Amino acid sequence: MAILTVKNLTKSFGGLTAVSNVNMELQKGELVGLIGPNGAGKTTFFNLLTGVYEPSSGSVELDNGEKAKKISGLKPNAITNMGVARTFQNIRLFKDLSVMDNIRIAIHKNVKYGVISSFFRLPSFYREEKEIAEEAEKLLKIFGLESKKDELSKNLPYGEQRRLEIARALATKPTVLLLDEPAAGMNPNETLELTDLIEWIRKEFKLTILLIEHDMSLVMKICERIYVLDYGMIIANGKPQEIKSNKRVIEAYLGEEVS
Ligand SMILES: Nc1ncnc2c1ncn2[C@@H]1O[C@H](COP(=O)(O)OP(=O)(O)OP(=O)(O)O)[C@@H](O)[C@H]1O
Repeated sequence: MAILTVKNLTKSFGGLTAVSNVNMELQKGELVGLIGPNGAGKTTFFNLLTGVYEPSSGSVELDNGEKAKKISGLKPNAITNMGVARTFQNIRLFKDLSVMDNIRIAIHKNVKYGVISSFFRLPSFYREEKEIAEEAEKLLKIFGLESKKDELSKNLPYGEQRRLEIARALATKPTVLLLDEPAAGMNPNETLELTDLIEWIRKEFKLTILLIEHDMSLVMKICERIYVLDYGMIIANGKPQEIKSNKRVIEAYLGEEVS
């Protein structure tokens, strides 16, 4: 079953068409890569999926099992609430908040307090707060950040900030997770650990994952399918082995190694 269906998606900025007539289907539970040379339109595509930009034309539909709903054109918050979460190429944490509070805020978005119970601090309010704290700690543990929970997020080393951003995205309870260059700036060891972690959370949280990544070792190791974007257009879609030897893909990278 396709959980995300993209039809003829296009985004133009003045005379430049950054995303051009893109079609894509993500099946429930798939882990799919989106690759392409610099400036190919990958991040713009994510911005269209998450409501940062409105498409010039085309549509995005999300089907969580009940009925497909159009999400293109909705505000980012609405799309997150429907189950699509993301991370950013340039990390966007709440830098002056603690690690724990970064997660807590994301969980809060999913909790509907009664106004009365929170205003009067009724027992149900404290019960919910306790549950949120427990859930946040569980996530921090998975991401190896439990000992850092009281630190300001801006003080974490780079690799840990990247992990925290993924944990925060998971705290919104997504069905579809979009990762924009999760391994950017990581050393080979951190990248290897992250690769395993992504595969693990996919199964554990029953996610469908689409990831943009320049690190081909990560992409080739965990992606079941790969889409290749070049000048805003999908030029190939297939299994890692097919993509590696695809002539158009090799040409698009102009000698950049796809290994
Ligand atoms: N807000 C904008 N206004 C004008 N042009 C934009 C805007 N956002 C992106 N572009 C242009 O659209 C094209 C695609 O950019 P995009 O950032 O989506 O590529 P990318 O594949 O993510 O690149 P990279 O791998 O370097 O991150 C580029 O030519 C870029 O300059």
